[in-house]
Amino acid sequence: MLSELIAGAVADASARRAVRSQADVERAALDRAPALDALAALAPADRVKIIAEVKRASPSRGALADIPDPAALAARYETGGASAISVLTEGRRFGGSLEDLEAVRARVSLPVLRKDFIVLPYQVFEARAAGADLVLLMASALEQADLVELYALVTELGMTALVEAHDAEEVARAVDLGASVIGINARNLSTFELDPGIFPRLVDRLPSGTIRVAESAVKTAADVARYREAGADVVLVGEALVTGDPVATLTEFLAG
Ligand SMILES: O=P(O)(O)OC[C@@H](O)[C@@H](O)c1c[nH]c2ccccc12
Repeated sequence: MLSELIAGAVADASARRAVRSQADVERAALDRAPALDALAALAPADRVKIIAEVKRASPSRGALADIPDPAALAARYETGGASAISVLTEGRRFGGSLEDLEAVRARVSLPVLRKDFIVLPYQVFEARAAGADLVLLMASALEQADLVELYALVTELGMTALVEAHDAEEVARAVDLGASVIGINARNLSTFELDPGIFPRLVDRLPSGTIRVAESAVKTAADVARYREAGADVVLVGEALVTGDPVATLTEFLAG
């Protein structure tokens, strides 16, 4: 499944590149106001922080929510106390787009993450051109040499990479990279299996000073509290926020 998602993302990026050249996107990326300081926004604090995700659908769960106005949803997330907004821009299985990200960027003052299957420099430039401050880089989707190259590009453009891992080998590669923000995903994107035990098992491998993000499988405030107790600085939540009242849910999740 992961390889199918990557192939789709590459095909879609190639189609967009036929319309908007790499040079045009690079220029647009450099013309943007500087990216927001995501490291400051996500820095460890005496309370857990939340990255709230705009997520219409997923390959494992199908349609989750009708989100006619992603910017309005993101504004609710900001009101509810989110520290950053994640926007799924993958179109085929997650129902997102770069237009969603641009709309969110225009509305909120929080850092915005481009959540997609990023394997090409073109996609990184597009992210910046659309106003992203953070870019997801998945260790499972990238050979180490490509991960190193894309990480350098993200940093060079003034953005922050959220490097995602879901096993010990991927964590080791993220650490080798010197990544400042590392996410441990409870969902295996090859099998879609959810294992909330992955974060507690792997978190001790992250060097001190790393911003530790627990991703997926957060349904209740108790799930947030469990991740926090295990050492999460930040929790990334999608489904629970798009299927419930976002402000009430965030308030509850941040109370513990
Ligand atoms: O909806 P959830 O279970 O709260 O999960 C959010 C987020 O972690 C998930 O969307 C995600 C994590 N890593 C990804 C990589 C690609 C696409 C999606 C994801």
